[in-house]
Amino acid sequence: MADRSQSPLAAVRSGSSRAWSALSRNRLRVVFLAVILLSATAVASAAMSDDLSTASEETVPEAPATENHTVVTESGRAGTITVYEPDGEVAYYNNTRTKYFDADPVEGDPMTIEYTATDTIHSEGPTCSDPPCALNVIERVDLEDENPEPEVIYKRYDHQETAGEWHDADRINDTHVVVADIVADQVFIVNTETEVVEWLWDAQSDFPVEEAGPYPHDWAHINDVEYIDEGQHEGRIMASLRNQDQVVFLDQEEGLVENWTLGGENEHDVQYEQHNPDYIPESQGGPAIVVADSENGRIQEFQREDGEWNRTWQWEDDQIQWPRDADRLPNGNTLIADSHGNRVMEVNESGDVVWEVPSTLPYEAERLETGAESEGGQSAAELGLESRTADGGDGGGGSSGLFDFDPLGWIGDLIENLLPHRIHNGLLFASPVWMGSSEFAAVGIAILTGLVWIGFETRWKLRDAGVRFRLPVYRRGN
Ligand SMILES: O=[N+]([O-])c1ccc(OS(=O)(=O)O)cc1
Repeated sequence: MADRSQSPLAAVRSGSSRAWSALSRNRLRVVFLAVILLSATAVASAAMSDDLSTASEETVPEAPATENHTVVTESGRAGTITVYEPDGEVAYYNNTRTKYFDADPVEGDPMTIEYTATDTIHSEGPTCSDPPCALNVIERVDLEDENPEPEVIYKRYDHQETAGEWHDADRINDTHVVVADIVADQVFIVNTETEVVEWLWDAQSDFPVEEAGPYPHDWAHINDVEYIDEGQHEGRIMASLRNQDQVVFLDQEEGLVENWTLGGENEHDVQYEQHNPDYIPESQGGPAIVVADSENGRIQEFQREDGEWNRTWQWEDDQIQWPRDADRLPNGNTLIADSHGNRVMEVNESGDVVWEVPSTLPYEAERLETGAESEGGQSAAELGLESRTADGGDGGGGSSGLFDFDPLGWIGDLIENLLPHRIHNGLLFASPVWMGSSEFAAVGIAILTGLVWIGFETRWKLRDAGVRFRLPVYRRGN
């Protein structure tokens, strides 16, 4: 029916404005759809072009040749332990356990390794179902056996799975090991033959539960222990409290050794949620500590001078992201597990990468014939190591030239620089290995575009139904 109240001119005007509005709506819809499709294409092509996988022995990448055997463990996306021959071929691979953590050669028998690993238990064991719990093990494998089979040296069920692992154990002698117990926030020495725990330090003795991580779920996160067998700290234990940002020295008689602690709660310019500190004794140019400063994305070393810890070396490049292990080798090089940089690499005394193997989420790397961790290495001060700092937070996604400008990489780098390190690393930890800053930017753009689109469609629907919104503040006469 014709609208008799409208003049013919007004009718033509309103008809053409409706047609114009429909056209501009459709144009906007095409733009929204194109942005979402472009973002999806960028993500899909990253997923298809990255074939890095350690999920099976067949897919583990080979390494370049080097002088000795190398062990790489992973926990997270895949739980794996891989041993490389000096020629770079895979000598041993296992992914039976859910997660693998610190691995060390056995003293005097470098082709036998011991490591900590965790199984996520859903239906077996003491009432493990929902939420699941964990079985923590210390295992040993003789790599020279024809069919190397892990042997469980010591094990314990724990009632929680998240932050329920043992990330490190260090052998003291043939019968005793010291264990970093994340679940209980304790360090204990156990006789693995009698299974009697003979010494125990509880972090609550020296640190308030009101600070650091959430108590009781993941308070101190003690992720590393080292028994010191020579020098002024002989018989003491060095332990890493990740969530307190501190490395402490423990005396078996006296407890926490005052004034030797490296770092402080939230003193993130010293170190930020560190992993795998190694003690270098006086006989090798110490006392020094080489440590993966994980959330700051660098490896660093501190030297004990005049009663304090002074930074004497640091190493970082544009790719390094959440490193979790660094060992000083007898040749002066440093072996690094760069967890979100997806690589294990060795840097020489000038700071150049001289050996590198890809890995989806390495936790720890060991050169078997060079002693446990940094046992055979000299301090940075003794070696006169050159520090290396990154040029900028490129993160691999940006570009330098005008013509190869990569907008997604640029936005990704911007997001990476704006996000707190912990959030960014948490996102990387939870996502597939091919997700980097550019892919996060693409997903973010697609989600944002989708939300704006939904907003527009809702507005159009309401407007068509005659519903109008007005700002709560407006000019009179409007
Ligand atoms: O695999 N996990 O369950 C796991 C890995 C790493 C981790 O954090 S880390 O800082 O101790 O490496 C916590 C849990």
